[in-house]
Amino acid sequence: MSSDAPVIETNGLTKQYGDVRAVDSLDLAIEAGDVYGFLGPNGAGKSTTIGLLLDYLRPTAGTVRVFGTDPQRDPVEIHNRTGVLPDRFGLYEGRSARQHVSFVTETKRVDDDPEALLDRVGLADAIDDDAGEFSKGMEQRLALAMALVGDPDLLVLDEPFTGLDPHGVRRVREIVHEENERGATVFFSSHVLGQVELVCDRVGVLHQGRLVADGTVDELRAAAGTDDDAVIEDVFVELTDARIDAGGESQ
Ligand SMILES: Nc1ncnc2c1ncn2[C@@H]1O[C@H](COP(=O)(O)OP(=O)(O)OP(=O)(O)O)[C@@H](O)[C@H]1O
Repeated sequence: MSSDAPVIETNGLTKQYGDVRAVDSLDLAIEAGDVYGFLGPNGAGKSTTIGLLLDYLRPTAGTVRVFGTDPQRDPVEIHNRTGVLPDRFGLYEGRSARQHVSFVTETKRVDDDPEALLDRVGLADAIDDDAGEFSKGMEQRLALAMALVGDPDLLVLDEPFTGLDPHGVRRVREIVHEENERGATVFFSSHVLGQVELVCDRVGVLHQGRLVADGTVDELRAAAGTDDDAVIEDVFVELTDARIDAGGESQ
């Protein structure tokens, strides 16, 4: 990939499930060093898009490039350079947090210290505890530690704030900043709109599979016709409500 090519690029990306067009003609360009927030109501197509970026799913039409590579042609190259926090993940009962992180360091063939990573996500006191008995928030922290293994060039985080207490939310925000300072590009989906405003350079709003806005939070305010001091929740509701009122679904 040339240095100025986008880290993530989609053109006309479409995924159809029967009658449902989960992702509809999506054009995205996420540049190196961006922290990009991918927002949308429930069922908008965010997780499907992430699945298409990582070759967990195959598109019905359109193209995807990650680091200039087609995920269908070389998923391993992409996975080696990407840390992923999926929307659904399973942990192994009877295995400790340390064992989970060690599994990823071994798979990625890196020598990161599991203790340091678990400390970073606030699990220092639970390093050798059975991950099968973790609370939702602890599971989320562990999955984030696993995503951070190997200092990935790209972090793809699907709803990273889910299940976290305020300390956890702040920790994730700090980690996103730190990773970005290190040089990582960050792409994350979220419903926690206040947090998005605090961490993102750019935001895309997806609605019924289509990108209805893409830009800085200020640009989105202008597109939505909301006041300069409108919080991002107002902007989001304005951008997605117009379409819901026009006959789309609302959840
Ligand atoms: N395997 C599947 N088979 C059929 N329909 C699916 C499948 N996966 C997703 N969909 C549909 O595609 C649409 C987009 O779903 P997706 O999970 O990508 O949305 P999302 O924006 O991530 O939602 P949420 O915020 O609720 O997680 C929804 O209408 C969903 O019902």
